[in-house]
Amino acid sequence: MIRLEGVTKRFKSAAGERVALDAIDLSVKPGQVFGVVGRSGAGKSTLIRTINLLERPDAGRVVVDGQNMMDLAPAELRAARRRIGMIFQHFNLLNAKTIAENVAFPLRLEGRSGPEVDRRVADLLERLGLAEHARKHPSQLSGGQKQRVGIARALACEPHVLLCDEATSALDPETTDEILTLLDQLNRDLNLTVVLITHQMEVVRRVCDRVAVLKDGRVVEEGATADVFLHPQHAATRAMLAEGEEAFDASLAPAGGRLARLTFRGSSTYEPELSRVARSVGVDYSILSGRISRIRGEPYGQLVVAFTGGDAEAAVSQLTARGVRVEGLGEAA
Ligand SMILES: Nc1ncnc2c1ncn2[C@@H]1O[C@H](COP(=O)(O)OP(=O)(O)OP(=O)(O)O)[C@@H](O)[C@H]1O
Repeated sequence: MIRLEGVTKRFKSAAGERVALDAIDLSVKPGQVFGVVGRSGAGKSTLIRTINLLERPDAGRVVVDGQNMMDLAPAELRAARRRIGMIFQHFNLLNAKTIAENVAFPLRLEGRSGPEVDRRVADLLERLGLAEHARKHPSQLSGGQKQRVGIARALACEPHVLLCDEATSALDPETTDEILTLLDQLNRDLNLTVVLITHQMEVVRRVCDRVAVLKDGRVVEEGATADVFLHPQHAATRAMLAEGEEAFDASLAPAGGRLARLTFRGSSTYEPELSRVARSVGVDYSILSGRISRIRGEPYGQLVVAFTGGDAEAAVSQLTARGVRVEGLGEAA
């Protein structure tokens, strides 16, 4: 439903030309929540803005719902954009208008008026828990409430796609959680396709089905969120995931121990597979680092262990046979 093919964008400035997007290929399926992560300057904002052509690529194709956005005449482009909602880091609300007027705004731009608009606005405010704030102005609301108004406005024209430009970056962790839960619900209830850009890996972990990692205007890694998080292939992805995590210290491992990273997914996360296998083959293990969490709702556990005092090979093959992914990390010095 969304396909970027060879999308390239250059910016010229006094300092010279800068390639913000370098032949990007991406494909987002209907109903997916697709995340694009990257550091500052990677090209995330430029990328998301090419989807509704707020930023027109210098080369490539942007196909949404089978239409090449680049081929549309101005009136057609305006109509296509109404089917693509967008929310922003700083909400971009009209401060002089009430909450209800903000939500009604895109409907009025579409030429709609009267009770139909009032009904639609009331429905949206109700759905987003904002009914009691209809007559207030944005300055009277908290950040999370303002973002909910942004979402209500983005949904006014019943879009198929919602673009989220760092939508939670200005919010505290609790409010971020609330907005992510809401996006998750809207994705499921309305089968809304969501594309979000963020520099927060936690956001991707919580809500995205797939993720692309952007670096210097290129996609360096792309895949199902769980695969990318548990088995990152590119150094840029590993570096972003390692932030805030303590790396395991191999020097603490017992000398001669066989180091391995074990990944448990789904229900096996909570099974005592490791101790069963260790008992059955007669090895000992020390846990050097560990984490149990969820990716897009699916539980996973990842442990780095050192096997000692027995047949580590047999332990690895039994764990593998039980569906645990084992990556050898060498021998402790
Ligand atoms: N309008 C513009 N004029 C000139 N250069 C631009 C413009 N917009 C973006 N750039 C440059 O393009 C590159 C990508 O910028 P972009 O804002 O897309 O990155 P980003 O990943 O969203 O970063 P951030 O998280 O800091 O917003 C940067 O080098 C930026 O300076």
